[in-house]
Amino acid sequence: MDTADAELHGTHGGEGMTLIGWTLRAWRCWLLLACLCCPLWAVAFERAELVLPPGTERVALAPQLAYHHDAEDLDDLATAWRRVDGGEMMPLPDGVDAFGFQRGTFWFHARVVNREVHEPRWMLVQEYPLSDEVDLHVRYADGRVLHFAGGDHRPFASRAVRYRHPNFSFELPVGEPVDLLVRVRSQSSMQVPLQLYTPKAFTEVSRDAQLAIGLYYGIMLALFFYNLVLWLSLRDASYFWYLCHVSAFGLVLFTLNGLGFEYLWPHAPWMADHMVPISICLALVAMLQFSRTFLELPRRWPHGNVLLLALMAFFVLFGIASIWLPLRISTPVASRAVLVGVVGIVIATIVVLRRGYAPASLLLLAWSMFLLGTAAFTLLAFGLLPKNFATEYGVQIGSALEMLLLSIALGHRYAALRQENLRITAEANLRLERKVAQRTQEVRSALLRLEDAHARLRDSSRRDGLTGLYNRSWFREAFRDLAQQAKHSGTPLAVLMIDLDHFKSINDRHGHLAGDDCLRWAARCIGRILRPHDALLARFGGEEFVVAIPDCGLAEAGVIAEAIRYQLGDEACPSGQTRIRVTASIGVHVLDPQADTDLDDVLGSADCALYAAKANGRDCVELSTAG
Ligand SMILES: Nc1nc2c(ncn2[C@@H]2O[C@H](COP(=O)(O)OP(=O)(O)OP(=O)(O)O)[C@@H](O)[C@H]2O)c(=O)[nH]1
Repeated sequence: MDTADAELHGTHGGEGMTLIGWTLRAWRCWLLLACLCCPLWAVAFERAELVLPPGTERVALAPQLAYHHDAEDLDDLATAWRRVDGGEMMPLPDGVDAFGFQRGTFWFHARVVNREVHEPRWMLVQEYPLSDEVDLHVRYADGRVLHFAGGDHRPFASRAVRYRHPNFSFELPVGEPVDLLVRVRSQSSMQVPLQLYTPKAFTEVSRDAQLAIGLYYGIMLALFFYNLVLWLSLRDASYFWYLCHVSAFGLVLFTLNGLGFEYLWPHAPWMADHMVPISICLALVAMLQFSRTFLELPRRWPHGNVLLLALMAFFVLFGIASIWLPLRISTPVASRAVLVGVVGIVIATIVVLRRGYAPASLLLLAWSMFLLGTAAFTLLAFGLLPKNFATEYGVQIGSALEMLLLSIALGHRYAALRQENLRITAEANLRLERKVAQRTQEVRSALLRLEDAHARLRDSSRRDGLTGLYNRSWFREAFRDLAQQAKHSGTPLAVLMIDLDHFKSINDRHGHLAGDDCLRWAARCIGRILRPHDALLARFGGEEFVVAIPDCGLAEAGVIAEAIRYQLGDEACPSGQTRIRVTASIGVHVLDPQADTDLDDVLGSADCALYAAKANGRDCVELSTAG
């Protein structure tokens, strides 16, 4: 197992049952078992000397390490050497080289004898990048002592190889015992997984680890830029929070890998220390906010929304507090809270999923991948799973799959939203079309009613209110058309002027209402006579009526006029209990279709004939003699 992986999750050894804590504990156990079993490290489990037999390329110092914890920070280098020489150093407790967060200074000692004749030069690598100060003192058999300094409180450039783990390069003369005394001081977790490598082995191991890390961050970057483009074009808040989540989670791993110190803040020890809890808090805030937005919690599960908001508030406040809090408090609390945050998200996801929100299933799968990857790595560390690529890089694979699935989930959610939008738009269009059709129908029927009303109004404006006949003004219009038609067709057009006789005396004798009855009755009688003739009948005014008969000569018109006169005089008009005798004088004129005669002249001619009839004693028909 590449111990770079242990950094991802094992920075806070001994601080509790978080995912990170479990992983670290498992790593320690595995390391112990591996040290006991590996034939390469063919050394007796005693602290005498660590012999490097021929063919050795790498070896962990843990089984042969002795240590002393100077909690009060009292010992100087001479005192430490005295303890080494006096046999006062203790073996590692249970062979585990991680002590959690501790005060003071730790001294570690191992005596190494190099039997590999081809490798006089070796490298000691502290495979935990977050230690503040790591000092290596190498004492040779001739009493010569060399000092090397490393750790993230020392300039990055001072490392033997520019690599994320503190490393030291020195000679191990063949067959000669050499004392390695390592002094470690750190506010971070006290972990000292010291490994000896030949330069060749170190190059190969670091190359493989860098490749794995590069692949991992390559995937992260691809996902980041892919979703950045999507966010810029779609402007969906979920994409923005996803970007924050990927960035912040990447920052956590970057810090834990030691890459933050190597590339981002090589001259800022404070950042190297405090970015662990701060980046964890940032990652969790982004993760929670992303989940809230993705799951549409305010709408779908308000209580869950409050829960996640509370968790976010905690991480925001704790992230700020981490600036001042000592690392031995901020880092373990933040890493424990990660589990609480993830559990909160998983619960919210399950609730929303059970409420029928399908895209939540991908979110659940994504978190499952993350947990599965971490679990695989943990089981490997406990020896319950075989070591292979999937188990060894479980955390990276799990988190990469998680990010990938989250990205797919975003796409799925967007597609679902678009589908929903299309459905809503289609429904709205349908509703709109129905409404438009309904409104059109209403407008159409209103128009019909209006047209009808208009027609009735126009008709009533043409009609005389008492008799129901056309009035004088409409007659003039209609007569003009008839005259025009007669002119075009060359047929005669007869005009009859009918005036009831002595109507004033009827009114005087029987009253105006009876007079009205007489007018209505006369109108009906005249209309009855004219029915077969397609004639135009109108009340000309007062007790006077006018008739136009198309295609009717003077003789025929005279006959019709006689029929009218006869009809009126023949019957008495019934009015209440009385019957009133009504007679009429009629003047007849026929329009010469060839002559360009004025309408008023025509009517005047008919009127003259009427006057003639009156003059002749009334109740008679007089034919016009006008040409
Ligand atoms: N009841 C009633 N009388 C009307 C109406 N319009 C006009 N008259 C009356 O008709 C009478 C017409 O009288 P005149 O013009 O003197 O004509 P006349 O009495 O019929 O005499 P001649 O036409 O010469 O036979 C007047 O008394 C009007 O008041 C109407 O709508 N109803």
